[in-house]
Amino acid sequence: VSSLACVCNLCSGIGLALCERLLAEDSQLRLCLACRNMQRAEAARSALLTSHTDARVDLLQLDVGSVHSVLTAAQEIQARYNRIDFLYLNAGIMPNPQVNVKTFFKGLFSRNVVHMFATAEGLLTQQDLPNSDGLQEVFATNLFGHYLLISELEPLLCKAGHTCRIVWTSSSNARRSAFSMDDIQHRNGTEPYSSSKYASDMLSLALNQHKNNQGLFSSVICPGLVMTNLTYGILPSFLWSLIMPIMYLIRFFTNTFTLTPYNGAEALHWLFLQKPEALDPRAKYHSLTSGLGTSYTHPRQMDIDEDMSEVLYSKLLELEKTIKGKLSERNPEKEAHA
Ligand SMILES: NC(=O)C1=CN([C@@H]2O[C@H](COP(=O)(O)OP(=O)(O)OC[C@H]3O[C@@H](n4cnc5c(N)ncnc54)[C@H](OP(=O)(O)O)[C@@H]3O)[C@@H](O)[C@H]2O)C=CC1
Ligand SMILES: CC(C)CCC[C@@H](C)[C@H]1CC[C@H]2C3=C(CC[C@]12C)[C@@]1(C)CCC(=O)[C@@H](C)[C@@H]1CC3
Repeated sequence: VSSLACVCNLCSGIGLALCERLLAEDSQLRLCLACRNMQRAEAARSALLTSHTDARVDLLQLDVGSVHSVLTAAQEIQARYNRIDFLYLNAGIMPNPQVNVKTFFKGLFSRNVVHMFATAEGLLTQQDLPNSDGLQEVFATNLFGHYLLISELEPLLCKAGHTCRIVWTSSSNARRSAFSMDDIQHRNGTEPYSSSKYASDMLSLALNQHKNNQGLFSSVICPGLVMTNLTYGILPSFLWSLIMPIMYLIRFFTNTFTLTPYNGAEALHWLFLQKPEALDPRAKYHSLTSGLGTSYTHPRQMDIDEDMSEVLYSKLLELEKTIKGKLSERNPEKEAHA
């Protein structure tokens, strides 16, 4: 029986490279591409079918940043499939990024220069706003939408006698000090991206604690610094073009500059080939690339603890109830028919 993998956000960047790599690994794999923009999804599907003519590639409309869209997509998935083997949670946004140029030049001449290039710690801030569900957009897209999808798909993911794998595209930019349990949506800070990625690391651990006995296994990866639409949004394109040769040079000092989406998808591909029971729930699996361009995967322990993960998990459950309650108040008829 061929496996079914569902990938969220594959129209470009790391998600699309992952799909290419998965189909090259297993031509029998059935892929479901979940994207918000169906035109781009069609284009991605055509590109995949050009190199893998016999592949089975389905499309699904999903805006992970919208509660309504997630609930509708989850219903559609349950109507279409009777199991999911891999669920890749890859959608991620970083709106209005600002580089702190002063900190960058200070860091350049400090002992922490390699760490700075690997994690961008203290370098990047973002401006975030509430969306139409009243949730902070970064939190909603990078974390809560994915959480809700898992929760809605639970009957499909946790089936007796079946193992399902969830893989989060996190980041080495995830940092404990950017996250506050009193403000899980990061309404009051300037590092919503870092906060949301740290939250996804903790949620993955909590999912393992709660669901491993039901056959669900969750892992997190960091793709390294990859040139995609997300990173092109950080600096003007002429500046990226100027510093590109320097980026390839920096790779001799930090293996985290994977740079191409293919290299960035290394850890996602590697995890596809592993037995879930052999993986460490506290490790983040990093895609790394050597100065000479060889890619490999390396696990690093995450700075997370079980108690905090547990509290976050219960806060997300609470928020899910509140949000669903509000939705049914708005659409009592729809709820009655659901
Ligand atoms: N690039 C990097 O250096 C790093 C990236 N990451 C993570 O990797 C993941 C993939 O990023 P990357 O490939 O770089 O990103 P890209 O910017 O190339 O791709 C972003 C994709 O996300 C989709 N997307 C955005 N918002 C939503 C939404 N609400 N619902 C559905 N799809 C959405 C976009 O769809 P549309 O086409 O409709 O806009 C687009 O296809 C992200 O989680 C990111 O945080 C982590 C570390 C480093
Ligand atoms: C001359 C310029 C002022 C040079 C600025 C360089 C920075 C723009 C980059 C240095 C480290 C980079 C980095 C990321 C973005 C671009 C930098 C800040 C990420 C935050 C991108 C998204 C991620 O998730 C991280 C893993 C990246 C870490 C490194």
